[in-house]
Amino acid sequence: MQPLRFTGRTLDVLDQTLLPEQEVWETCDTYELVAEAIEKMKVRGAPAIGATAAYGIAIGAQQGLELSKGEFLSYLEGVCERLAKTRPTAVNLFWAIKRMRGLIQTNADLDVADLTKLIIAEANLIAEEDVRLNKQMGQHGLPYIPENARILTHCNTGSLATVDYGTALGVIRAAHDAGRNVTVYADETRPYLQGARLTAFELHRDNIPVTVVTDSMAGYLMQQGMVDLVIVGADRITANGDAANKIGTYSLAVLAKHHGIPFYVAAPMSTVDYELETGASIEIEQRSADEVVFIGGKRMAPEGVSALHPAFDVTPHELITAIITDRGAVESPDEERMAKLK
Ligand SMILES: CSC[C@@H](O)[C@@H](O)C(=O)COP(=O)(O)O
Repeated sequence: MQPLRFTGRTLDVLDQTLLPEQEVWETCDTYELVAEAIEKMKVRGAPAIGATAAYGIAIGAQQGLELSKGEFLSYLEGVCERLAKTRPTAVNLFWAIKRMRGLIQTNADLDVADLTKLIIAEANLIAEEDVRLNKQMGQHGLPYIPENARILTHCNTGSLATVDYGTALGVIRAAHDAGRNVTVYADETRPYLQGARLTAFELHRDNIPVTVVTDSMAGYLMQQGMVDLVIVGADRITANGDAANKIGTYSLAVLAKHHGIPFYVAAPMSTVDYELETGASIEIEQRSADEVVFIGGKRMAPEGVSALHPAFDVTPHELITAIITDRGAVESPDEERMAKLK
């Protein structure tokens, strides 16, 4: 199930805030609506956010077709700036915008209509590449998924978080497609419940055995010998192999280390940010406390009590058994080994 449909004029986004109860497609015919879809997490997941932003620039270009060349270029810069302000942690967003800006600068001598055609083609290319690279990542991940593996995962890293196929779920999907018997424990992933709502939805639909657990059950499952490996995605991996991912990932990595269980991170190279040396420099998105306090519209904590909502945490590279990318896997990642992937 793909989360995006580019029609040539609009970007239709499957509203993930409504899944699994309702499958509602929202039509974005302006770059503003695309930016809002990212901000409101109608579309989410690092690679999907990157592709959506690229399409946002393509739609923005189409909105500006009547402008003079000079006006068009400065207007496009404003479109890029708006999209860059939507969410701070997933580097794929900035990677996609940088790639689109590069294309615009290199072809700035073209007329507005021809430049717009190139922009649309580049957005389509980013989307196509994502699917291809995810499948490649799946193949690189296969050696780490043994037959009968019982796998714990966090958040949603599947088709819904990418253009298709997925990152960590892509590796699981590749193992399933290769005929391996795998079963998945999906952390519900409080507070946004990407695991319970989206991962369970995707895997169930694809007939990959899935069992939902609360985040707090992970230690128990590991202690009982019920988990063979953990695999998660990432929103940003720094030059030394530290990985930011959905809040709760770090706790899983610590638990996995304690129990001697391998802990894998699967992400495309567009998630690797070589400009940041360590995870300490990653900006962690702070979201509304209401998302913690309310569940399904019902208040769970007394009125007036404060709540925190950091949306991501950083897992230090020492806790990661291997980072699996579309270019191959890096075991025991550190700065030197990560640099070899460049
Ligand atoms: C392929 S997805 C990797 C990550 O983006 C994913 O694990 C995650 O943390 C998504 O967070 P979200 O806040 O739902 O966008």
